[in-house]
This record gives sequence, C-alpha cells and structure tokens, in this order.
Amino acid sequence: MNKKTVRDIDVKGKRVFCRVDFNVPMQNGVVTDDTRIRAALPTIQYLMEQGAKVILASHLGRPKGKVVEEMRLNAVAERLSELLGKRVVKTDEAYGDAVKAAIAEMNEGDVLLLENVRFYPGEEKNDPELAKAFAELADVYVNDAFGAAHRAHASTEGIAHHLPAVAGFLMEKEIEVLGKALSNPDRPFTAIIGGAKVKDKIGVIENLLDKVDNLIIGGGLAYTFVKALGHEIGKSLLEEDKIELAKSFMEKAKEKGVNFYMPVDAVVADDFSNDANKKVVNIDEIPSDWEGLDIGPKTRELYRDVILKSKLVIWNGPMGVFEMDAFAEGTKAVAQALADAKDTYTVIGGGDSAAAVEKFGLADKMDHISTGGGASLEFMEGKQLPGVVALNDK
Ligand SMILES: Nc1ncnc2c1ncn2[C@@H]1O[C@H](COP(=O)(O)OP(=O)(O)OP(=O)(O)O)[C@@H](O)[C@H]1O
Ligand SMILES: O=C(O)[C@H](O)COP(=O)(O)O
Repeated sequence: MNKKTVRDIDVKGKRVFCRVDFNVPMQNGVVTDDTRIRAALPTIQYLMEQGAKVILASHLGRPKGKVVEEMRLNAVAERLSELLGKRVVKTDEAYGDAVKAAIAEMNEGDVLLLENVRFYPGEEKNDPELAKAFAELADVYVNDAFGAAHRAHASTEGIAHHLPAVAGFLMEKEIEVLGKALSNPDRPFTAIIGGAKVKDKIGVIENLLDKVDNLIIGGGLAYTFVKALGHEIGKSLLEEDKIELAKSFMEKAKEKGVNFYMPVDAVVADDFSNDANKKVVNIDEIPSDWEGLDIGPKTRELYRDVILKSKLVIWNGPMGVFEMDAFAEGTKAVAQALADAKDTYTVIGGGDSAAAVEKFGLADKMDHISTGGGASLEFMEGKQLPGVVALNDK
C-alpha cells in the first residue's frame, strides 16, 4: 500500500482521532456480533502501547443526521471496555467543548469513544466545518474504518485534510489482501458472485472479467443469465432489463478466455418460504409456477471442483436464500469447499457471504473475511475509496 500507516508516525503523547467502523448489529441495547470491534483491536492496542490518547469515532446505523437513542454507542463502549480490559470513556457528543474537556482529562494510553458521528447532518454531507471541528480534537488522524472507506464523509475523508492522516492495521490489511488479489493474483483465480440482483454486481463482474480465470455465478442473479441463454425460469428472480447485459458478460468471458460457470441445476420451490414444497430440476426444466431458490446438487459438485483447483478465490454473495435452512445447502457447500481447499487463499467479500460463513461455523477456516460489505464491493469494482485516497502518501 502506498499510504502511510500508524507505523510511519510518532504518536507518543499525541491525541489521535481514530475512525473505526463499529457499525455492529445490536438487539435490545446489546452488541450481538462484535467482529468489527475485535477487528479494530490491533490498531487501538498499538496506539495505547505507543502512549497515544486514543479518541475513537464511528457511525452506527443510518440515523440521518439526528439523535436516535437506540443508535447511541454506549453498548459498543461497554463491549470495547471488556475486550480491552480497560475502561473506555464514552462521550454523549462527537465534538465541542464537553468533548474537549473529556479529552483534556485523558492520560497516555487512555481510550475514549465519541458519540455516533452520524447524529450530525454534516457527517454524511462531508461538511468542512464539521471536519474542522473533529480535527480540532486531535493532533493526528488514523483511519481504520475499511467498512466505511467508500463513503466520503466528514470523519472518513474531510478530516484527513486537516491533520497528518494515516491508515490503521485493519485498513492496511484489507487494502493489501484485496489489492493483491486484483493486481497480482495467484492463479487459477476464481471469483464467485452471488446475491440477489445483477444490478448490484454489474461493476464487479465487469472488472473481474478482466482479471479472473474462472467466474462462478449463483444466487438470485443467476436466473437472469439462465433466461439470457433462452431457458424458462418460472417465477425465479428476473431483471428483464439486464438480459442483454448478461449476454454481453457471457460473450466477454468467451473472448477473454474466462471460464464462465452457471448453475446446471436448481432447487425450486412453489413458494418463497422455508416449508414450501421443493424439488431439484435441471436448469432448463424450471416449471412455470416454481422459483429457483438455491443451486442444485450437481452445481454444488461442479463449483466445489473449481474451488479446489484454484489458488485464489474471492466470494461475494450467497448461492441461494441461505437465511432459510431449506435453501442454504448451496451456500453451505461453497463455504465448505472453501474451508476444505487447503492450498487456496480464500477471501470473503463481506456482507452476506461473511454472515453465511459465520452461520456455518466456518469463519476460522477462511484466510481473509473482509469487514466491509459495500466497501469491498466497490474495491472489487476497481473504484478508488475516498477514505483511503485522502490519507498521506508514503
Ligand atoms: N435464488 C434466490 N432468489 C431470491 N433471493 C435470493 C436467491 N439467492 C440469494 N438470494 C438472496 O440474496 C440476498 C443477498 O443478496 P445481496 O446482493 O445483498 O448479497 P451480498 O452482496 O452478499 O450482500 P451485501 O450487500 O450485504 O454485501 C440474500 O438475502 C439471499 O436470500
Ligand atoms: O456496514 C457497512 O457496510 C458500513 O458500516 C457502511 O455503512 P453504510 O452503508 O450505512 O454507509
């Protein structure tokens, strides 16, 4: 990575504004998945050890510029205190005199968590005044919020123009792993793209077709491709206006010598529910009143084979409606194949695929699970992430 990191600066005794992505799931005021908090610990602990005064900032949810009580970061501060084994002070605001007073009380190695930065309308507008108000709190800016790096907001981008600005360890790792995959991949390089809609994956498929050896398609978006081949897909998900695009992707794959893998069979159901009637059919035999909700057993075998023969696999998007047990087999089979592929570097592109790997208890078998959903998708599209661009070059 050509950006400076926390290793490149001296933070002893300095106030460090460290943007993290603590946008974690919560239920009844309790953090239900602390993955993102744990992922930021190496940077936080390093800053503490170096004698910095660590001021953490994060968003939680989408409060749209207003205070939403359930989106306060108090429960996050509690969980972080437990993980660090040290009390984390939490302020009720994210800038201003009360916050400055709390920071003035900090000793070297102390940690303070600001209130949800999205309680202020200026955050998402990247308001220069808010960016300045954040910058006034600190001497140095560290961005470790890979998950929010695709957002040009006051705490992810604006502030970087006012202070020495460097990346944290999580940011560095995410950019290095995904960056290497896209610029200098070990081959055969396979991308598995699933999820609901073609529309959300156009940029990724386009960019990856220039880089991969194998492209595997699954999930709801596969049916638009099946339709593009001239098969009936019953009530399966279809994006009529993307049929031509799907055809062009398949042609481009052929031109580029990319092996393009599509489902050869599907699990179809007579209703979108876990206890619907279901059966396995060949992909060109989907009955008109049924819908495809998962890849079938032959497809699972085919995809497993390709995965096991790959040196690098990037996976984004489930193979079926994995939230329902009846249609989780395809997604599970892909996760299991990745877990079994010992000589393969496996990268999970965040979001639902990361949730699926967790659900199947296979997370620790993967080489890298991105903490970014949208951010990793945009990175895979080949886009520059504003939160990274704004950091100081090496
Ligand atoms: N055959 C299908 N029919 C309908 N929905 C499907 C099908 N296969 C997968 N899905 C749904 O697609 C959703 C995931 O799609 P999405 O495009 O959001 O994935 P993702 O890119 O992994 O998510 P994220 O945006 O969180 O990274 C899941 O909720 C899943 O139930
Ligand atoms: O959960 C995420 O993907 C990040 O925290 C970004 O959240 P956002 O989509 O609300 O900007």
